[in-house]
Amino acid sequence: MNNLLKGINLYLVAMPGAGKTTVGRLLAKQLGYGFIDTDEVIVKAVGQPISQMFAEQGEAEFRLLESKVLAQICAIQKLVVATGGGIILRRENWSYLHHGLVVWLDAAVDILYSRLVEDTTRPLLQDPDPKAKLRSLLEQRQPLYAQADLRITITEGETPEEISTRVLEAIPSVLKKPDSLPNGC
Ligand SMILES: Nc1ncnc2c1ncn2[C@@H]1O[C@H](COP(=O)(O)OP(=O)(O)O)[C@@H](O)[C@H]1O
Ligand SMILES: O=C(O)C1=C[C@@H](OP(=O)(O)O)[C@@H](O)[C@H](O)C1
Ligand SMILES: [Mg+2]
Repeated sequence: MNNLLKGINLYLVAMPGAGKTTVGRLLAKQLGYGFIDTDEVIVKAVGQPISQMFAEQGEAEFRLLESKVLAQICAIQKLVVATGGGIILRRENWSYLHHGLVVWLDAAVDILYSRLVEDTTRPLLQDPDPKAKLRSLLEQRQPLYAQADLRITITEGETPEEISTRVLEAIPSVLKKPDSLPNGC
């Protein structure tokens, strides 16, 4: 698989709670790739948790940083990149994402909600009705996630290992033709 991918990066996109970070780590191990989580890079660079960044600097500032981080990551090869759920929102981010293979982990709102109901680290879900918020975010973002090269529909009870294996099995069907493989940012 590593040979087939020819070093191109995998970018995982999805709603919060879909498992980008969890599945991304496993995929990297299975591929012999490095792993980067854009949220983790931002948190380390700024020295603040994302919730504090949203509260003190605002979402717009976070989105600028997110794009800068993505641009830098794009220059590295052989990576699985777990992105933040909103990375699909800025058009310029797609020019970076499409240098690699973009995988959408598509999980239903009920699955997302059950995983995040106790979670306080995701500022967009600190809402009186987090389930309705998830529903409206998904509705707004679905057409953007759908621009991914590969859509993996997550089923309830599926383990991260099973999802990772499914992603690996599906990749050959969507690999770009050799003459259209990217050669950098
Ligand atoms: N397949 C899965 N089955 C059950 N729980 C999962 C699965 N994938 C992720 N989780 C859990 O759901 C939560 C969100 O996962 P995470 O990887 O942080 O998602 P994301 O990065 O997409 O927001 C975490 O608590 C994680 O342990
Ligand atoms: O969906 C979003 O807009 C966000 C998702 C978060 O990442 P996860 O998708 O890993 O939760 C994080 O980037 C930030 O809180 C914004
Ligand atoms: Mg994550």
